[in-house]
Amino acid sequence: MSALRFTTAGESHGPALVAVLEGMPAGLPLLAEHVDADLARRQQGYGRGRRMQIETDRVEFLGGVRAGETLGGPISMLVRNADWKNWVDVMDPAPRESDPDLRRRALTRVRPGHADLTGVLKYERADARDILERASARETTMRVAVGAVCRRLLAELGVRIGSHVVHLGGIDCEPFELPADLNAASDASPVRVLDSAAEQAMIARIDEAKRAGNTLGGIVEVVATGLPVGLGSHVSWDRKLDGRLGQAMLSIPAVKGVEIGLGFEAARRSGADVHDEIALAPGRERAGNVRRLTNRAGGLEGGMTNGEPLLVRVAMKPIATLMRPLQTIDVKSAAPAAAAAERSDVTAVPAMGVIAEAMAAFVLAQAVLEKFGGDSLAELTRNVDGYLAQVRARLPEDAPDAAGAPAASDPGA
Ligand SMILES: Cc1cc2nc3c(=O)[nH]c(=O)nc-3n(C[C@H](O)[C@H](O)[C@H](O)COP(=O)(O)O)c2cc1C
Ligand SMILES: C=C(O[C@@H]1CC(C(=O)O)=C[C@@H](OP(=O)(O)O)[C@H]1O)C(=O)O
Repeated sequence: MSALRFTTAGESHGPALVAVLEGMPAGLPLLAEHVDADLARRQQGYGRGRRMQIETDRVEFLGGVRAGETLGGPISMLVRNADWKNWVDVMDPAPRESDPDLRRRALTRVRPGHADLTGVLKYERADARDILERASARETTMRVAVGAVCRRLLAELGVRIGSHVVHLGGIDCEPFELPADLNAASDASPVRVLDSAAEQAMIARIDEAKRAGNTLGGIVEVVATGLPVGLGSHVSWDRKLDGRLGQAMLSIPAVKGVEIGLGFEAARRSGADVHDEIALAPGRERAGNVRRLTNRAGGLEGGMTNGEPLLVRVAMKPIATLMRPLQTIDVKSAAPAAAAAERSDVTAVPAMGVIAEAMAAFVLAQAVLEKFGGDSLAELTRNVDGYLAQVRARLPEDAPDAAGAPAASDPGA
């Protein structure tokens, strides 16, 4: 059993969503506003549909938190769906077979690219609403709530996680220096991009796609700094941190690819242009007083953090619901049909960054708790400090620096 685990429940148009996060130590300072800040960030982004204007996501703690601190038990969180008031009859848990509204809102013209068709076949449902209510990325609200709690734990250890959009709808962001406060910079942009020329082009592309009844995907990059060397392990397949990050990211709706560091580009280069050379670096305690002269590995070697920033890129496909619908079948009549075109997003790539941050925070918090344990935050911190002292003693702090070596932030360097 993992040291830290969570599950979520709730339908997109039901009364509320819930999450239970189990394994957080006691004594972690935690306020609703810590979670609400990330929930609000997830709701931002140019190109989202009307649903995001209806919702104002706010967490309610149902258990596990008292007087602003975690208690060490399961943390139970609830976020209400404001839109539920428009779906009370349709989503009623009691049977209402004769209700005309229920039939009117049935979805039978299954959408290519969504879970609709395979879901109705597999779960023996007549109405794809029974599938989409749970397949909907509304569920990522609770992942972000869970991620916000994990982020609080990681912050206590000096770990920070941010993200930004590097591609949207065919437009690339130019290479840049990452700012010290990545989220302060990316959250200030309507598409969470650091390059203002690309930002304008992306907004124009989203407007164009909307006019055409089309949708767009893109790529986000997650960056985690301050990680101690040695989270994860090389010894077994299911303890490798790159594998665990990959699973977590690919579980997000619409994610179709994950890259660590150079990712696919590494396969195209020779070894001399891929592997990061190593130098002594006095004072870099968390990395064991060493550094990589480049960071093409994206902070992971052998399934373990190496003390450099973690760089994970996530590719999101375009939204499945098109206002100019694709060809499909009606599962009720078995006739050819145009796919259902309900209210929908044109793109959700900016939100994807926030969701991917949350999944990274969960996996990293899990790795931290597996390595260091502790029933209280104080115990965890003592264990981390003891480990860092051990690592620091291996390569002395007063060793000479590798003079003139470049900084290790750009994965493409
Ligand atoms: C934040 C976010 C918002 C999304 N919004 C929509 C949407 O409005 N309409 C839609 O059809 N799909 C939307 N999707 C994508 C679907 O949830 C996803 O494509 C579907 O669940 C099928 O899963 P798959 O793409 O992983 O195969 C969204 C995904 C995310 C992450
Ligand atoms: C509700 C959210 O995203 C939804 C994800 C989604 C889908 O099919 O994945 C479809 C849309 O739902 P609706 O039909 O209610 O507009 C999005 O709005 C959210 O992100 O909170």
